[in-house]
Amino acid sequence: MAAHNKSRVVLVTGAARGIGKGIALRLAADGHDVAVNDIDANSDQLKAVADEIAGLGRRSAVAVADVSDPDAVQHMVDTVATELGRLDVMVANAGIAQVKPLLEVTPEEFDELMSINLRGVYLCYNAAAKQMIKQGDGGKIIGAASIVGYRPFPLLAHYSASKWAVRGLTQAAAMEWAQYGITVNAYCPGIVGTAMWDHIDEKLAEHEGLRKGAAIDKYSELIHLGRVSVPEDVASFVSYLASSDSDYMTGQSVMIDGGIQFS
Ligand SMILES: NC(=O)C1=CN([C@@H]2O[C@H](COP(=O)(O)OP(=O)(O)OC[C@H]3O[C@@H](n4cnc5c(N)ncnc54)[C@H](O)[C@@H]3O)[C@@H](O)[C@H]2O)C=CC1
Ligand SMILES: CC(=O)C(C)=O
Repeated sequence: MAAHNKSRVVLVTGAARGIGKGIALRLAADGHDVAVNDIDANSDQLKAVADEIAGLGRRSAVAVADVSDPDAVQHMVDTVATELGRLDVMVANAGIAQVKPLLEVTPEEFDELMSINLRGVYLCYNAAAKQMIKQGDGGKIIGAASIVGYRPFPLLAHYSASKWAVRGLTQAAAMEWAQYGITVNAYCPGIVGTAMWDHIDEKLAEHEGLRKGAAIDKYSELIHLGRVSVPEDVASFVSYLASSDSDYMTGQSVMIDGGIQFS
């Protein structure tokens, strides 16, 4: 590791699989100690990720918590600070998708999605910032937005709105916490081949009368670089956001989408 990229203590939420797992393993390979979070239902997969981190020679901790629960989020951050000594980088990655025409989205579904994708990010940002302010030497807070936080996809209205809100929260937090040496940025993936896109593909196919796999094929035609993304594409960018190389960047939500959306 280059001298200016010191080893940090990182926490990644939603890290049992997909993009979160990719980020956790990349940051461990970068030389950081990485705590991982997910919900109870995925705790076996989560422990396997922690074992992989240990296999890379880094310390890890497992913090099972629902990011929409304020007490659980506070306990998660306290656990990481106790087990790994501090918290330098928070990656608020956990999220869910629901695919429906806006006219059919119920208030309960709207609240459920926002409780994880927006409230969960707000809770993780705040708990991490308080811990970093207590430590007194800054930190890096990183959130999961999406290209649909710039331009919604059809049938992903409230999901898109949640990611749009993450961009706003990221800008506001960056303004308020710069005085503490904390930078706040977000990544905006495009179409990443994870369980989330398997679900989106299945639901889009139902709504649009397509065969399984046809929706992801259709949306993939938008990708100028010509292939669906993998978690490692996103993790490479998060590696930069977690490193000292990004010290002069804050409040940004950056597209890492193979060239779908051009701002
Ligand atoms: N897959 C894609 O194409 C894109 C994904 N994103 C965002 O990237 C992030 C990761 O997405 P994927 O890895 O694709 O999804 P995924 O569904 O494969 O993984 C998400 C993980 O978050 C966990 N999670 C869900 N609710 C949680 C909660 N309340 N508390 C703690 N953990 C929870 C899940 O158990 C799962 O392990 C999400 O925020 C998603 O919205 C953004 C743009 C594109
Ligand atoms: C899941 C998601 O955010 C996209 C853009 O597909």
